Amino acid sequence: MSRMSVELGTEESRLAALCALAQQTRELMDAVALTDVGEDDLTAAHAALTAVNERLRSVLRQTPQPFEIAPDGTLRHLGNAVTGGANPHALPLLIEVRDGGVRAEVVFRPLHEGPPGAVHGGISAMILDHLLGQAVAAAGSAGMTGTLTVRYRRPVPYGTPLVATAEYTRTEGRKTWAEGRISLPDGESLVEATGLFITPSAWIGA
Ligand SMILES: CCCCC/C=C\C/C=C\C/C=C\C/C=C\CCCC(=O)SCCNC(=O)CCNC(=O)[C@H](O)C(C)(C)COP(=O)(O)OP(=O)(O)OC[C@H]1O[C@@H](n2cnc3c(N)ncnc32)[C@H](O)[C@@H]1OP(=O)(O)O
Repeated sequence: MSRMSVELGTEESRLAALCALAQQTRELMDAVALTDVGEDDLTAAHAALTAVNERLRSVLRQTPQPFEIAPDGTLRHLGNAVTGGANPHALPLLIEVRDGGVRAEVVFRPLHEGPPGAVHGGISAMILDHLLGQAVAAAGSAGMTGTLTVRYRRPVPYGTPLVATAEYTRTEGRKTWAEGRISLPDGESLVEATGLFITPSAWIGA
């Protein structure tokens, strides 16, 4: 084994530990959102978390984990707010690229509540924004969101397996459009979105 692959393995194992910590943090956030323990337990948990917080903050990066090529050759972004395994805010969404589009299974959690008993509309929009962006990237026209139009057809439940899909629709110069939706497993559409993505002039030196 080369020296480089040993170092890579070491960094990969640290990143795996970071992702495990992020997952534990998600479960902690779920527990905070739902806990009904008494004040003594809340105070004790606060003290324990203060100690953990201080330990983690003793060495801080300036930005989340970056876009990078993983050892298996795929592009990954562990710091991303939707897909990043190292970002506690991320679900994280596991996106499958397939002919003509992208697909992800998603289970929202009580933590994502907006209206009572349903998912916050901004959370649904964020998921669709990302999925549409991934669809245009998969079609070879990666860009930043210019506009996102969302139609909320039915309240989105949490705690239920749902399916999110998106497809590239068309390109004109640096502008690319995509559409997507979040649906029940039987195909009933709950939220639909269309979006315009623009490849920044800075990315292509235009
Ligand atoms: C975030 C992705 C990073 C990707 C990194 C690299 C590789 C990618 C690989 C994989 C990526 C995978 C997944 C991506 C996943 C998720 C996507 C989430 C995306 C976001 O969450 S992203 C955050 C929200 N997003 C912004 O933060 C944008 C802020 N903004 C700007 O950064 C600039 O504003 C920009 C770049 C949009 C344009 O700037 P620019 O200088 O390149 O172009 P310019 O202004 O000349 O406009 C050219 C023509 O677009 C028209 N135009 C411009 N803006 C418009 C708008 N908003 N609506 C309608 N039309 C618009 C003009 O009217 C003109 O039209 P015309 O040619 O017809 O006159």
